[in-house]
Amino acid sequence: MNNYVEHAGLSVDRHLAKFINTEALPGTGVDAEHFWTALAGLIDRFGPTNRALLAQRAEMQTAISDWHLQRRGTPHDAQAYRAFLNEIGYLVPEGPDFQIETAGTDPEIATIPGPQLVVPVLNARYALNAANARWGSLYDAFYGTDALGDGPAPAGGFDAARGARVVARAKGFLDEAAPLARGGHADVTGYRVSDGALQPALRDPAQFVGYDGPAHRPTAIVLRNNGLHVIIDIDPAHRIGAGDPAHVADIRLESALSVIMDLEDSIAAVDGPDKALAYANWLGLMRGDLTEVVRKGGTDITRRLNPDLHFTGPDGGTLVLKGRALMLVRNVGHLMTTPAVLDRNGDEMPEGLLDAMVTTLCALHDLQRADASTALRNSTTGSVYVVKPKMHGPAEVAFADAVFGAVEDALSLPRDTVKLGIMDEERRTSANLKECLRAAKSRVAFINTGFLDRTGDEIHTSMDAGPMVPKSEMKSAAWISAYEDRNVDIGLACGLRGRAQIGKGMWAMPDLMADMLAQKIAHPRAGATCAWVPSPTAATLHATHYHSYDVQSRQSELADALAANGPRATLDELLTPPLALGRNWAEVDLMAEVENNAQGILGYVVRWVDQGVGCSKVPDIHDVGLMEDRATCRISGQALANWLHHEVVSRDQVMAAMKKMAAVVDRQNAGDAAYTPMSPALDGPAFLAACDLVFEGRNQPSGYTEPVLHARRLQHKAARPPVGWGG
Ligand SMILES: CC(=O)SCCNC(=O)CCNC(=O)[C@H](O)C(C)(C)COP(=O)(O)OP(=O)(O)OC[C@H]1O[C@@H](n2cnc3c(N)ncnc32)[C@H](O)[C@@H]1OP(=O)(O)O
Ligand SMILES: O=CC(=O)O
Ligand SMILES: [Mg+2]
Repeated sequence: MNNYVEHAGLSVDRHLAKFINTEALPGTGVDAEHFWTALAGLIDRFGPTNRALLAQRAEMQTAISDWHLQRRGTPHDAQAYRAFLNEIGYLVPEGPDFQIETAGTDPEIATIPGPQLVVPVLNARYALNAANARWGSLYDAFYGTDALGDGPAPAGGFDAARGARVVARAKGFLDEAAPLARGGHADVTGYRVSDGALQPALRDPAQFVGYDGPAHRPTAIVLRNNGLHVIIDIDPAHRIGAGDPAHVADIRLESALSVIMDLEDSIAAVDGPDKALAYANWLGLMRGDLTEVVRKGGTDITRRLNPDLHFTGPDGGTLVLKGRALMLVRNVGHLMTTPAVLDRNGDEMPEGLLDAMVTTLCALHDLQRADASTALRNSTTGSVYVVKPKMHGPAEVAFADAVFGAVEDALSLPRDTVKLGIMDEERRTSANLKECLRAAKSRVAFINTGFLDRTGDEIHTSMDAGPMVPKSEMKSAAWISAYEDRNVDIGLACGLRGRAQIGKGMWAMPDLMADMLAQKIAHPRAGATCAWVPSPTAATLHATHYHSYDVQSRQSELADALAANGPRATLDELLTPPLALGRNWAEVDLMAEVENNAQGILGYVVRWVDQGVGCSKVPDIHDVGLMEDRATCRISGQALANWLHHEVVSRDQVMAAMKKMAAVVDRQNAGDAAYTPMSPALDGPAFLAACDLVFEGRNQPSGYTEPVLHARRLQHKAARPPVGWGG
């Protein structure tokens, strides 16, 4: 059966066409003919440049590899290297100082530092949970994780002793975030509001911003610190509140200020039906009507977007707090084409162009709400937030800027409605960050150090320079601190303060919350206004960091230091490849490193290829569950490809590790009825994909995993079309 229908000379997958024509377009004022003609125009106008930009990536990579090959065995010469990168246009001349001009960003982007959650948009259950993760229970976060430092939550009934430690710790947090004039929150025997002030009094009475219920016996108290709200829930009938001297039932934190609905590295979307599903979830979030039935404790509940929260202000007025995280959408990068739409020549269209057009179209539903104060509104400033990943240098950013300009024209939106989040996650972008910002200076809404992809690109770009340090040592390599510091310094110098986010990367160990609490404070301390977390619980715990650290003051200090002393890191430091020079490999536990990488790749890839799951928690060889997505997979694949290329390990050794770890991964998934074991046959598309990523890793464009994963997933789908696929 032909799965395509024709629109404006394009062949459009029938699921996608149906979704656009019957769900996305109605209510926007854009008619189908106009939409498809505009899409065809976008392909004609931008397709050739897209291809040219990719060809330029490949040419530069070949030149860089040749340069290293010619210098094999000689020490790294930073000056000569920089001159060479200038010559081939990898480094572009830096222009005069400037300030970004982005206007109309929501407060969550412009002025309130806080956690940023990321979620695979294909999973409606998680996506709704993520949008609602604006508010999270601190009691639950401490009780249900290892955050208190004494192991994960116990199975079975309520552990009263643990509960008491949770309450003590949470009230300790209150003492730091909103201290009382006298005594601690644990000593309070009752909160009340008297003459517009909280009793007992706060050290800074202005931190009290609202309450619910009667003033003499409130059911909730709202406090504010560093722009973030904290709600003390009071309920004498509640299991916890009943036993609490002040009847405090919970302490709720404003947690995920923003959330990235991800169409990129955490999902597996390889064709029209997949793309239509992903877009449908984004549309539901933008229309405010996405729902999902979730089974919990034997009962079905319908999960939907939470409404805003209403309180009484100290002066008797109304305080409205947003009930949902500000939603951003991550599009795919410039690399892939998609069979969801074939152009007039029958060729797959660039996937990034399709994402640009469709995700903006879906967001029209949010922009066009009749009443800006309508509940469930996403952007209160009339903006659409698109995160653009994996761009290489200023020309590619300028390209994205032009594409969104054309999309705005096609959808009759004012110029710069679409705000752009620039992932600083490819080496050519880091090295030319100031010019990348200039290329999108009127729409840039964030720069974020996506250190995971960035590490993959670091290995791939310098593949021929020599063997790289083991993955675990990457975080202490010279380039990475230069990368993190330069990102903040350049962001501050280009005026992102008060207009756009300076963001930091993902905490990729979702179960290690005590470690996250200890370590991730480094992000606000570094001057970042947001940093990525993998789950709502992590968002709540990471929020505490923004209470203890005033990022805006920190940014002022850093800006002053920058003005006085110049940038903290040099370009040469950034461009120093993390080579394992003079390493005695016999002293390195090579097989442990190889097996760890193999396990991560296989554990991730088998669910991607066989089940279409784009983000998984996969145990490493020490049994720590790691968040694996395409970026972490890129690192592991490139790390092994690099060691193979430089004969640090042999093909036989790596293959032996792949086979051994395939059996381990099979055992780890034994409880999953939908799982197909890779062993002993080892001839299915999942195992073959993992092998391709390693043994063909050196030949993958920029070391990306997408081409291999898409091809093998399509192979899997062709062999077992899902039920109803043809309908
Ligand atoms: C390099 C990069 O690009 S990083 C960006 C891409 N990465 C991500 O987006 C990570 C997103 N995180 C995830 O997908 C998941 O947290 C995983 C895969 C890491 C772990 O998932 P699981 O093993 O299912 O988590 P776990 O069993 O601990 O928790 C499940 C619960 O947490 C919720 N949850 C977990 N992660 C998220 C999330 N990111 N957003 C919203 N809810 C989430 C689920 O909804 C579920 O709760 P529910 O039963 O009420 O629906
Ligand atoms: O996208 C994030 C990354 O670290 O890569
Ligand atoms: Mg990335």
